[in-house]
Amino acid sequence: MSSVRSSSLGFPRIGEQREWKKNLEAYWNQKISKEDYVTKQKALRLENLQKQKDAGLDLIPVGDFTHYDHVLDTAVAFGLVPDRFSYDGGEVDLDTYFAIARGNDKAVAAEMTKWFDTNYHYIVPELNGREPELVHNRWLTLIEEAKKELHIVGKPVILGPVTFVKLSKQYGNRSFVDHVRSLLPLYTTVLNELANAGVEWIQVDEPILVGDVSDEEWSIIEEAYDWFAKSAPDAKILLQTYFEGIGALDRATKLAVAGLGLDFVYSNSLEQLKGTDFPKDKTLAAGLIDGRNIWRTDLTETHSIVKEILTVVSEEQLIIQPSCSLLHVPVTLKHEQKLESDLKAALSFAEEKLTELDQVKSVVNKENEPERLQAGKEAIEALNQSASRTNKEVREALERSKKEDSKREVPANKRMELQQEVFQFPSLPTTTIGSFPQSPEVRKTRLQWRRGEISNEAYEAFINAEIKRWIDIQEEIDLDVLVHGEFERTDMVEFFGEKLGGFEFTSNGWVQSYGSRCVKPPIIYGDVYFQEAMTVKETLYAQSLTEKPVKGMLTGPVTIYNWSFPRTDLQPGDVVNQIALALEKEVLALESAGITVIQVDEPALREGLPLKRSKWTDYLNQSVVAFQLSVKSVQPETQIHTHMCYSDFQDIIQAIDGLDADVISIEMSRSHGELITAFEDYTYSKGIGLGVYDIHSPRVPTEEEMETSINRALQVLDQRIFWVNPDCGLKTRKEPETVEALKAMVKAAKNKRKELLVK
Ligand SMILES: Nc1nc2c(c(=O)[nH]1)N[C@@H](CNc1ccc(C(=O)N[C@@H](CCC(=O)N[C@@H](CCC(=O)N[C@@H](CCC(=O)O)C(=O)O)C(=O)O)C(=O)O)cc1)CN2
Ligand code: MET
Ligand SMILES: [Zn+2]
Repeated sequence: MSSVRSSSLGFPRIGEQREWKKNLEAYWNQKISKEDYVTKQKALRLENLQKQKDAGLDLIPVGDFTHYDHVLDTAVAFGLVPDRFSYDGGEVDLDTYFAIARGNDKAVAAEMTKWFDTNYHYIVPELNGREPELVHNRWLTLIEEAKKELHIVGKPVILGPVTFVKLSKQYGNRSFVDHVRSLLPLYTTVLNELANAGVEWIQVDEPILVGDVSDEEWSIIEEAYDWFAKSAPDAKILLQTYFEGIGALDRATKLAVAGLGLDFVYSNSLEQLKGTDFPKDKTLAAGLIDGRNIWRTDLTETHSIVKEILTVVSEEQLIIQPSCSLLHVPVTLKHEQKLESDLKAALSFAEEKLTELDQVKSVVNKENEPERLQAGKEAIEALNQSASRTNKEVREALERSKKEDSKREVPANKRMELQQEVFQFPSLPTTTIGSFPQSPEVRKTRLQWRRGEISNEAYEAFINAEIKRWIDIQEEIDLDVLVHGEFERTDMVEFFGEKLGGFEFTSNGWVQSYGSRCVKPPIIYGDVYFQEAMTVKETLYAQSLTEKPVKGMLTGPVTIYNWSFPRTDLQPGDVVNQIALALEKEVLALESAGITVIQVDEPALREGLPLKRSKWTDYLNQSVVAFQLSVKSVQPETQIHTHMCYSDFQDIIQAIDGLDADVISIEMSRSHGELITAFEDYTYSKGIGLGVYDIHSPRVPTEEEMETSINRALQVLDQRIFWVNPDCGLKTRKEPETVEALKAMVKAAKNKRKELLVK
């Protein structure tokens, strides 16, 4: 009897207790040897595979595990190492690999940016250097390892050539299409070697297909997969997409591949499929379990969807799977002891998602009764009925806000005059983005406090001492607008999640953000409301120590939403505005306590931009309104700052302007200055700081380098609006390098000020 099979697109790398991160950092800090490191990561890699096997998966993804990032893995497999890393062929060694990702004393790191609309960041390949060649078929190595060690015939997961080139930069003299063509023979070798090694399916990811695909892109996709069909006829390619639907599904079904993977959770793929003549000789891999949010699935509904899909394709044509790689959700619920039971019952992390998948599969294949699928539905219904889901006051305030104007009353240019009278800043004022190093001592003390090993008073005294030390350091460096340093915060979103009503937080729900860095996104499960002042105490303490303004520091509504796991029973816009209204109360609390500069960070605004352009306007309008709501009631003299990082901003400059913040700081150095061009044809007239140094690298930039950045910015921005600041917060840096870099930054600003006076 034929049956439906199950598959998955990727598994979290980090391990149940973030072993992956610990191994990496131990190696980087020279606490363990290279052999030791490699052995430990291998154990984790195999454990992850074993878990997926035990969960009953028919097709187990292999090759998604990495030492840092899967896009970088693809680049180095093809020997695409930027020239500045002095590499001359052969398999790229681990230390060169890490140098590309993190920079070293000789060379700056490669750019890092958002992976589609997620909080995962990849390393951007640079294509203007060497000719690509296949220097290591890493997929083959990993497939052989899985076979040898665990008797698993895995499904290799490969980033496809068109998406790979599209995510790269610095094309040099070659066009986009020619870069893809130069890679095709190399991919062919990879595919043939894998087919010869006996793998059945090969998953080739082309997620760019879910965006706005140009004619040129479609043609090269068609050309590439035609090429593979001819040059690697034994390779059974499953062309995988995720995060959205494919606009031109008809066209995609005609590609020369054996299978097509579609996301049924974040798109209307089901409707589209019903309107398509899906070929009888192709496999459909249907993404049915939400791979990027943590809610349990109503499997009765999934079952009905499968039944509908089976009216279009046959059972042997169908594979069921999560909607995307499980990289974006935490590993397991089993260590969550503190969650309220109604909530916990309605959650599902990576391991649980695979169990859910196996349950639907067994019912679809008639090995189990459909009653088996009731539990998830009941858990979600119980959560929906819990009192915490709705708060009448919040709902009323939300409705009122929809009828009011969200903008500040006094226009920006007028506010700028009023503010300059109050603050009397020098030209090119200097500031930082908010956080200072979260030293091991800070983290350790917080852990002790959380475990009840030290008292609230002792913890508070420790945080205050740290604030004071850093206010002194900032005074000494002579920055113009100071910050308290965010020492009391674990993470900028988790912190507010813990303090606002309507959020829950996990003990161990870590998700990789970039490299070894992880985040613990809070869960938005009820209506969001302000409970008590969240940041006033630390900010006021810092302000009491200095005559200079201390910036209040809040995370904005869009970022809190995008970096949390949101409830799905309300419209996103309503949830974001609930957060905005709660934050407004904090903004006003800071202002009435005498804080005159307040920064509301929106680093995630760009990343949440929908993958299809047709959805941009709604998203951007909604985001702008939410931001405005959170700050609209302050006095015109109160200076509102905002901050953004990690993305391409060219596309959204207008929306950024629309936020109507008095000052914005944007990351620029990590992206090697490309943002500048956006201001060549857009007149920006509010305060703006384009980051003058990359904060992700331990490397300390020189005064001259920063002066160069300032000069470059002043070619397109008026000196009267320009601020000097680093790319982003400094929490991941160590103290000595931070102090040194900031000293150099302030010197660079002062040199430039002098020069401007002379002119
Ligand atoms: N949510 C979010 N997304 C973001 C960013 C961000 O800041 N927040 N920034 C951008 C880049 N992403 C980043 C993501 C994470 C980190 C980061 O530093 N993460 C920390 C974890 C932060 C944290 O919550 N730390 C806890 C400590 C938890 C911990 O590890 N405790 C140790 C013990 C502590 C010790 O002894 O060292 C343990 O339990 O074993 C705390 O400070 O309290 C890390 O991975 O190291 C930085 C940037 C984009 N996306
Ligand atoms: N205020 C925050 C910080 O300095 C902004 C970070 S944006 C990822 O860490
Ligand atoms: Zn930032």
